[in-house]
Amino acid sequence: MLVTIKNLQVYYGRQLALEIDRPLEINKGERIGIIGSNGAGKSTFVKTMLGLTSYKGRIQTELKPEQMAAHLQFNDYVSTMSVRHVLETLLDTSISKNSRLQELITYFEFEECLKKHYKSLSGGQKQRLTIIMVMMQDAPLTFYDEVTSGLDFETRQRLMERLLKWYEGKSNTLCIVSHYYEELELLANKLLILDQGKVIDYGEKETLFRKYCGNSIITLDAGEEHGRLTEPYRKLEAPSHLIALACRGKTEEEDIAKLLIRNNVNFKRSSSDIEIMSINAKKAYYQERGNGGVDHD
Ligand SMILES: Nc1ncnc2c1ncn2[C@@H]1O[C@H](COP(=O)(O)OP(=O)(O)OP(=O)(O)O)[C@@H](O)[C@H]1O
Repeated sequence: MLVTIKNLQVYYGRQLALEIDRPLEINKGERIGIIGSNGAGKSTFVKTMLGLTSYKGRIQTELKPEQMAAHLQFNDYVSTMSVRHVLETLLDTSISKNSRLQELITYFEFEECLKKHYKSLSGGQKQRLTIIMVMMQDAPLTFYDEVTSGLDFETRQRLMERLLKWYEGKSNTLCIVSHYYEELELLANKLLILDQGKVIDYGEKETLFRKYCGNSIITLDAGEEHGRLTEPYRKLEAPSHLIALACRGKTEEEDIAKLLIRNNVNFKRSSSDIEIMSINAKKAYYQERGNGGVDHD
């Protein structure tokens, strides 16, 4: 066990920003996606783990603070120095003598950026600089908080694919905060779903999907006609522009697919849709506690 969290409460003044009321364990090598709407407590979780906030409760870990690395939101560096200088100063090394740093610079195609000043880097280049610095620490536990926010789709995908490839087969534990579900479908094997400072659920991605969605789901555009057509099938909670159907097994999935194809309706099939899964996890959580109101963000 790398980290065990028990009965954690984090307050900002009198506001309870995060509460983890059941034991939560993080194991070696896990890739944990942390999801939730704005203000859910994701960054608070990361900061608390790093010892940057005060809290009540227990965080048990054998790791020393220097064995945790973090890419936090809103990094900023001195803009009057070249990026080469920033890297060498902050990492206290020289690029020419550090083969690991050279490897990362090449891996992230960052050579051209070294002579530039920080402020003249593009959003994606700034993110790559921070990622290189975080990866240089090679920490057993590494946090990435919104590493691709503000980047266009293609840049995000490229960066995430690289990140994923870099860690392939490595034993570092990663906690990745992201609003982009498709990234976590690639990266995470576990999910921590937060909402308004509460843990909605925590567990293996596939287990959570089966728990809230079934074997697979089929999504199609919402609309009266599509609603009527799919009437016999079990509908999941979904964003208002979509109908999401839960498929209990292969036969049901094939039946629905055939029906939709026959009626010339476009649809998507998924067994890992984190967005639909988390909406339904939230619904179940609040229903259990007698509050059915769920916002779809
Ligand atoms: N330094 C702070 N002082 C006071 N309140 C704070 C502070 N930081 C966060 N909060 C509040 O705590 C709650 C959780 O915030 P947090 O930043 O952890 O959310 P988040 O899930 O990371 O949100 P986002 O997706 O918007 O980044 C919010 O209600 C926020 O307003």
